[in-house]
Amino acid sequence: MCLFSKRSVPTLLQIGRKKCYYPRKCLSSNQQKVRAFEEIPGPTSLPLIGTLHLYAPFVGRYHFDRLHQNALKNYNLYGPIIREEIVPGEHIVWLGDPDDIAKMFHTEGVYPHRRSHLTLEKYRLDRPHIYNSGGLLPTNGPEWARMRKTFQKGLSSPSEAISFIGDSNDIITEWMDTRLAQIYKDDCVDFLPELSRLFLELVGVAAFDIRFNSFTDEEIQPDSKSAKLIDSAFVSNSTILKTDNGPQLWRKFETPAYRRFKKAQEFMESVAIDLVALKMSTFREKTQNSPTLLESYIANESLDFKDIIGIVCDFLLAGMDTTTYTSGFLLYHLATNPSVQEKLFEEASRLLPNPSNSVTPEIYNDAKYAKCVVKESLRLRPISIGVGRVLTSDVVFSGYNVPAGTVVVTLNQVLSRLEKYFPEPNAFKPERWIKNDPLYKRTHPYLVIPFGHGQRTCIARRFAEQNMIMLILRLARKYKLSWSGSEIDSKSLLINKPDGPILLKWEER
Ligand code: HEM
Repeated sequence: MCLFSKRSVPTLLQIGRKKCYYPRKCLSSNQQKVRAFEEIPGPTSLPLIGTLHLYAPFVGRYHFDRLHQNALKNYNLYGPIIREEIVPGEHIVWLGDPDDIAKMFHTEGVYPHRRSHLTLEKYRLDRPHIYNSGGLLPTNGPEWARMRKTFQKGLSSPSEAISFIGDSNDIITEWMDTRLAQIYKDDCVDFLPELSRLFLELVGVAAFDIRFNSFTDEEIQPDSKSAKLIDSAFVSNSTILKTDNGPQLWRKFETPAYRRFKKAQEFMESVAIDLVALKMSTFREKTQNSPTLLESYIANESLDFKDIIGIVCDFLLAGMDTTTYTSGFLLYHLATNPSVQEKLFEEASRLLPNPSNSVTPEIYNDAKYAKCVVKESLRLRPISIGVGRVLTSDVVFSGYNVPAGTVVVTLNQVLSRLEKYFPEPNAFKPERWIKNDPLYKRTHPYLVIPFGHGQRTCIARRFAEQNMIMLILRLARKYKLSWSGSEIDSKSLLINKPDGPILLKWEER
């Protein structure tokens, strides 16, 4: 059975009791003398410019848009813990030992602190007439906990995610019958924009209870509302990494990157305001149907209009590109691994006797191989280099003291491709997640955590997984895929994007 459906990471309680996933190793490291923070190895930082010179175009050994390649170089050069000072005075500690990663989550406390989406926070705090806070993504502390507790109701658990299955089915069917049917014969079409339309609809119906109709001829046009929304999410996500790192001049004046970000956010926000206001004006609390997610937010007296605008924009920002890019990688892996595709087809044919059948909750629960296919794709192509936290207390990692307030980032994208953890690490083998399969090997639970972990884990993990699993079941049932592009790697924006077009050949079965 696949580990995917289970809670594959020990609970904080278990970790707390054992203190460490490999207790013997921790015992010996506890007995060693703790070394100073300054002794952590890493690239040399120069006065005034930190390690920025190492990122210089053409001559630098690192590239801001290839974080996984930089991280692998550092891991090989310096070992499993690395200290880097990209901007003088601002340290990042990279964690490449899974026991240290477990410890990072174990010590994160009741308010896990993440330092990200800084421009989003500024943008929203500058507009108190529209937002109550920076929103879920950048906010920390008790205000984050208040929002998280409220907004995850109706979305986060597997049983709550199942409530979206009917809408998701309808949208996937419509996408296959319209967009896919129109373009599948042309193997020169990049599939990524088509996936963006699909995931705009899937996220949109969950966040706003409406369809953007982005598969229609009208909405395909570049100046349509849906095209502009997709673009706004892309522009925002791709400026955030640059503005989060570096000297943050945007705090003093509007840099070109901040201006692009602001314009994109203004558009997203205007759509959100219109749609939520419309929903509120027609909302009747007592209906016979069970409330949708948005209705439950509107009915919740602890939330106001401004809270809701913040969260629906967060969903668009965090939900569309993540699932689009992950599905792009997923289709790439399927198209380049015909034997995996055949096994998936066998499962899909058993579960969906007719290609036009819908995926029901029972079928979804039974789609064991499809779940392992998604998990394996996320091992090879996680959405980010790892998970970041700001330490809320001093912690000893790999024998070094790391003080409270330091930004630490895990190196899961590197670790999940190391031979010492995964035999044939670059091969796409969903069987490695199937218990009783000869390829199955028990792995450290903190090596593959594409949705993060702990209380701050992705709020929509189950919903996202469900949509991707449904999509590949439906596609594999109807089509045989092959790859007509060149090899792809990932490019680090805020999240990892395929660095080339998703070019597929589709053959109807
Ligand atoms: C393949 C799809 C996705 C992946 C791999 C993914 C991954 C992640 C990761 C790694 C985090 C940070 C977790 C942590 O810090 O421990 C996160 C947070 C978040 N994700 Fe996702 N995500 C995906 C899809 C979605 C979707 C579809 C939505 C919304 C509809 C969403 C909304 C969010 C939000 C709002 C947060 C911030 C949660 C918080 O700080 O409390 N994500 N996601």
